[in-house]
Amino acid sequence: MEKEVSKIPKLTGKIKVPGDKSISHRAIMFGALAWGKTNVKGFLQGEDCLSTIKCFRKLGIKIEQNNDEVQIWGKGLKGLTEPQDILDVGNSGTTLRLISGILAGQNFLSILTGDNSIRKRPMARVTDPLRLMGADISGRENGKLAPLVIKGQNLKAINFTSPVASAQVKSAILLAGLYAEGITEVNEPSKSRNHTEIMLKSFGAEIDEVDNKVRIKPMPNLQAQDIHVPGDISSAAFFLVAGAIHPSADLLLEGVGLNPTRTGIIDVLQQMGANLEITETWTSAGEEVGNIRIKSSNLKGIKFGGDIIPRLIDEIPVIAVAACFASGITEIRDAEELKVKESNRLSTIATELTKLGAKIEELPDGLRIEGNSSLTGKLVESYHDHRIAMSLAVAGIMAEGTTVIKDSECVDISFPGFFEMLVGKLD
Ligand SMILES: O=C(O)C1=C[C@@H](OP(=O)(O)O)[C@@H](O)[C@H](O)C1
Ligand SMILES: C=C(OP(=O)(O)O)C(=O)O
Repeated sequence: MEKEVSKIPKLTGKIKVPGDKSISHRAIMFGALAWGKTNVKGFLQGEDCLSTIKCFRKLGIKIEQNNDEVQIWGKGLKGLTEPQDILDVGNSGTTLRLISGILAGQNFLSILTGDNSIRKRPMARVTDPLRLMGADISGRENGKLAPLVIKGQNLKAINFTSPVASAQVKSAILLAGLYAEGITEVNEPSKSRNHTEIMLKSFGAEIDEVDNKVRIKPMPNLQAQDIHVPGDISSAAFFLVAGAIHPSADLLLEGVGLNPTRTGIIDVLQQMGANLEITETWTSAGEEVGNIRIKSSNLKGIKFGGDIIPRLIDEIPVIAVAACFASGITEIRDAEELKVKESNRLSTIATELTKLGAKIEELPDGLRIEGNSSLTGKLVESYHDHRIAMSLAVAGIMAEGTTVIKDSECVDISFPGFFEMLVGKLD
């Protein structure tokens, strides 16, 4: 489906973005592994999280979903049953990598696959450490690519230093660690999002985090919990950037997750000079949450890289859009992980923004963007990548003429209702 976006006079009002994708996946998974009924509110009804529900239903778990409320009747750590069919994770890397850690410790066989994009994404980063724990996993190119076949085994703990800062890798190993003999330890080069650690602790797991190191003990059982999922800061990011670059904007984003491992976008926008304020904060199930006000801003280009990258990994395409409207140069480094997301996001965002008239150069590990651009609407590709489609829509409300985004339905992966919300703010 093609979506047309054009300039808007004003961007004002209150916004409540849908639930956090990372937390919604984990609520389903950990609820399935706990004893008793887990109630989830604010669940993200995006296709990725619906894929997680489908997989756990195939693993024998009763799950009822009504809009953003979900009930999961968990059957304990050993309560999953052998699926009668292939588990399809759709477009979701988080589902595939985290579920692999869980399935490695079961006493049955599972086969996992996903869409065209998922079957190109690197899986050795989880299959290698899981094999070190004793997992029996095969897959295309010797387990580097899905489909994967996992034959559950008795696992042993490992002390693993991950070459990449990835919450999916860390979480897969920690989940396998729940089933392993001994204490499992994961070290990573920079700290990635810690939703697994926070939520597993609330389910009763013995897990401790010190800087970039996490340790987990095997457990006999986890206890069901009530979980209120905060708004997804990665979805809020599109409105934060839109508000900052639009000349007549004043938006209040309510109930957004502000876990410090996710707030790199706020740090970067503030460094760029954004008129951004956190107006209220509170805590829900160990996660920081708050309201954010963003107003029209005069942004300036900045350079960033290193430890901040995992804290804003999914926001880089829309930060590139912000950089087009800043004064001066923005340089983003150490972001090679973007090459192995739903699309190669360094090249897809650079290619499509260039079509609109942006001055953007792809670097081996990032992007260099010259600001003060004037963009003109064109036909652009989303590459079926939700974050590329939404970033181009934000560029589209600032461009002269009409921007037409191809395969725009992919926004449903993480943000159903995105265009309606954006259009609802257009008056
Ligand atoms: O654990 C998670 O929920 C996620 C971790 C990140 O991926 P990596 O672990 O591959 O960096 C992120 O890009 C993805 O959107 C969600
Ligand atoms: C990379 C993403 O998700 P996943 O890895 O779960 O497909 C994303 O949502 O931007």
